[in-house]
Amino acid sequence: MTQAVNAHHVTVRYGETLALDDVSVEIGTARVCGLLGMNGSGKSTLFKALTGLVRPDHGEIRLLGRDQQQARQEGLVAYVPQSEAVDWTFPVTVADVVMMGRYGHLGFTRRPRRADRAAVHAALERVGLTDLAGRPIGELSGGQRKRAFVARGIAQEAQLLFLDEPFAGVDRRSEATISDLLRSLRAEGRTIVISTHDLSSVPELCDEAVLLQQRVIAHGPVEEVLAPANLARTFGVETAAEPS
Ligand SMILES: Nc1ncnc2c1ncn2[C@@H]1O[C@H](COP(=O)(O)OP(=O)(O)OP(=O)(O)O)[C@@H](O)[C@H]1O
Repeated sequence: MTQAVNAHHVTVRYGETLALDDVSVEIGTARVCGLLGMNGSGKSTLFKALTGLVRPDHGEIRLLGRDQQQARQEGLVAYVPQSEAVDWTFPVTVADVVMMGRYGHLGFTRRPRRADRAAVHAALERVGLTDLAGRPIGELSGGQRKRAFVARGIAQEAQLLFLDEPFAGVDRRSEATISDLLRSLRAEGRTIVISTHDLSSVPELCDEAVLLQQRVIAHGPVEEVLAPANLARTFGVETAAEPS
């Protein structure tokens, strides 16, 4: 069976800093996988390596049974960055952000066609942002911004979505809305990988989890990965309470 993520022996250094040390991860399709680890444990770096934004010093990556580059060119992979990594003063509307997901689909004129507008419309409806389509993205709440970026991935028709800290800075209601949305994407056969340092969101949403601390500490069913011994090793705590 095709795996959504097939990463082997991935090592990433930023100068003197070893961010990822020989990380190997395989994730099946139609799963929600939680990537867990403390601040600085390498979660964002792993996402960037998997999505081609950072070039590993070493390692092999295949996505959805394809060469990583090929999967990206086919528009099968979407990345929703951490909120801090986005310039929210950039003057674009919510609909503009979602239309960015269609760039790979636009014809040689680069002008959106009816099908592109329909895809944007459908994606906005799916995430419940139709009424805010014309608003500048910077005026949205944290949870709404996340949903706008997920809509971009939906409009792109991505089959593998990486969400960096999707629940950071969002209230419980938005968290529930985003979780429901991710479940419905999974039900369509898409694979979602979320990074988080907030363990409370993991048991309910995720089918599996990866515990990262430069290396993979544990990977498997959530309850096994969240076993006290693993948490103590990674977070230095004995319980599943929020670690940071
Ligand atoms: N562009 C960069 N240049 C130099 N060092 C970096 C860079 N990006 C990350 N690092 C370092 O690499 C390590 C891993 O960082 P990374 O952002 O991947 O961790 P993270 O688990 O996503 O953390 P957080 O939860 O705080 O976002 C950290 O020590 C960080 O300081």
